[in-house]
Amino acid sequence: MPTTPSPPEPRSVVRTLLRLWPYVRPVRARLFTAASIAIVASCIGLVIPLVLKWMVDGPIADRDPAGVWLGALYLLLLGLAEALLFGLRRWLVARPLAHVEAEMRAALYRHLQRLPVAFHDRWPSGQLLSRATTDLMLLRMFLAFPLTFLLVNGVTILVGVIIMLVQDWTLGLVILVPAVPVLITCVVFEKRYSGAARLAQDQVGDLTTVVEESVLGVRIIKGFGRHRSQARAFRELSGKLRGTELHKARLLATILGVIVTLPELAIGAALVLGAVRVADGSLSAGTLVAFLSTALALRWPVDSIGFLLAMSQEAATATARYFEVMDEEPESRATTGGRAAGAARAGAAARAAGTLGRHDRPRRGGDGRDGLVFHEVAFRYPDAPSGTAPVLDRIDLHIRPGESLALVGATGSGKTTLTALVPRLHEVTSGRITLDGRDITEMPREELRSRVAVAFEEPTLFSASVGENVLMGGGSGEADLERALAVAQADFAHALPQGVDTQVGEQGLSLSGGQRQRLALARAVVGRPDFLVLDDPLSALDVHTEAAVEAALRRVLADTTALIVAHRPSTVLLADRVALLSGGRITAVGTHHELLRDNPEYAHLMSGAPAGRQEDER
Ligand SMILES: Nc1ncnc2c1ncn2[C@@H]1O[C@H](COP(=O)(O)OP(=O)(O)OP(=O)(O)O)[C@@H](O)[C@H]1O
Repeated sequence: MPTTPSPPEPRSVVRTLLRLWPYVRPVRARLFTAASIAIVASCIGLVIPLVLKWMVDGPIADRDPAGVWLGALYLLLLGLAEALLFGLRRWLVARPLAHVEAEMRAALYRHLQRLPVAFHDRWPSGQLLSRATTDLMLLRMFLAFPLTFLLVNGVTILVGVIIMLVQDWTLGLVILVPAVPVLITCVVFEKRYSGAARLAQDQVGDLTTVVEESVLGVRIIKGFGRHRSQARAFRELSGKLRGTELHKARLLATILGVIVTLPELAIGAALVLGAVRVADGSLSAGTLVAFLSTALALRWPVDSIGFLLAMSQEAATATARYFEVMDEEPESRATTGGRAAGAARAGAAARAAGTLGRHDRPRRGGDGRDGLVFHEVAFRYPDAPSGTAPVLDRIDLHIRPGESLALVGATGSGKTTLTALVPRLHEVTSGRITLDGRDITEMPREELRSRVAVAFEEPTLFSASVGENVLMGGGSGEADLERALAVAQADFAHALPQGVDTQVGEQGLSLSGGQRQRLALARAVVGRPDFLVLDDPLSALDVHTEAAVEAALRRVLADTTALIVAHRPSTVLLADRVALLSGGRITAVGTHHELLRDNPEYAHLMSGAPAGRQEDER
């Protein structure tokens, strides 16, 4: 099972968050405008204490009711302006930030499609899902709130402190005393919280993997009565996550405690000192009111620093996790063959449209087309422990144009691995594979995959209609679809409630295993590929259906170069020749009857075939 890859060396929060700039750049004007509006709104809040001072020392001291009403009107207008500006800020950022989140998600999805199969073998799906959902949501929240408010609150605190110092510098210094311990607490908090935030987000990924596996494997879990042990495993993981979240909450509570308590004590001290000075006449009552109102207006900007820092830390972790995937190297792009790709696409499209007959196809045989050839191919999985033997070693195999070759070997001998090398789902470790004389690594993948169609033993269907699933393999319309369904003996599709428009449900699980296999086979043949790679595609069929599929396939295979992994003699008989894979090497090639006669290992595999399959069919 893939395990969570360990995180790389941590970078500073700011350096990590700066990586978001390419995505934020298109909406920077709105974000800056919104931040400026928020700063103005916040500073308007700081004007209110000055109006209060004017009212206390002026109209209230002079017992002037008209002046008091005027002051109240000013306060009302200032409050309204503050509220309207904050509302405007929110309206300005909502749409662009949803756009940033959508763009980042789309980029991640595109990148995931381009990453090699080896990457997906390595990464648990839950880790990828949590990056595409929870992490991106955290980033949107960071851009909408902490990013702006760390700036806005910073400016507000600065302006507020200046106003207080101007009102009365001794009281201002009293208020400033807690600044040093608060700053030290913030630095310590940031360090500790970053580790906890990373752990929590990774644990969310692990939990997502467990949920996904349990949902997809619900039949096995129920079938084996494993729901209790699965629930226990889930509880353990969610218990760990709960522990990490509580640790985060404790850290947050500590910083909030310091950030709230120390400034409150300073305000209390300033109140006492100010009251004494008003009593002895060295300070006006209005100044004290203004001073304390400003200090109280700064409470929220100061108090919020704790959770704004926490949210920024979580956003930095989310950014790091996002770019861990985005920094992975996608499948290498071939640099040659662009023109050939165009020609191949045009050819495939024309064939699909039925405008090219078989004789119009590029010629095989004497003109350089020599089918599918493995030249000294060796392969080892990138994550295999060092020192282990390669799965495939010095494979030399020639499948002639129009020929079909069955690949037979014991379980685990590397048949699936070998078939995966042809469409470059894995890259050969050494040696090369050629299609009609051209090295597959020199072909653009698009061309390669338009010429080679695959069907695996485990048929994967998508949440789409039957027709859409089949036409994913190429082809251009109803005629192709009908022909492919006929070849794969998948006429059952017409009997479904909405015929070929019937939705097959998640992973096609609303269909039987044999039905899914037949649709996967139809998908492989619908584009009339030049090369077919079939990994035991008939294993789930009953003998009668298998015979009918084989008869239809034989007609298709008459023109197509095919490599077919086979376990049963009936499937082997589809092929012109058979190759035996043993110990990572091709140890024999010949017709079924020749190998049956001359090769004891092959004879043993074929005679034990029905028994061998039982294990799979159970
Ligand atoms: N992603 C992977 N990473 C590492 N090793 C792998 C991976 N996939 C398969 N293997 C190993 O490669 C070997 C060949 O596996 P492969 O699936 O190709 O065998 P097979 O002949 O197709 O088996 P079967 O007949 O059971 O389908 C096995 O030892 C398997 O454990």
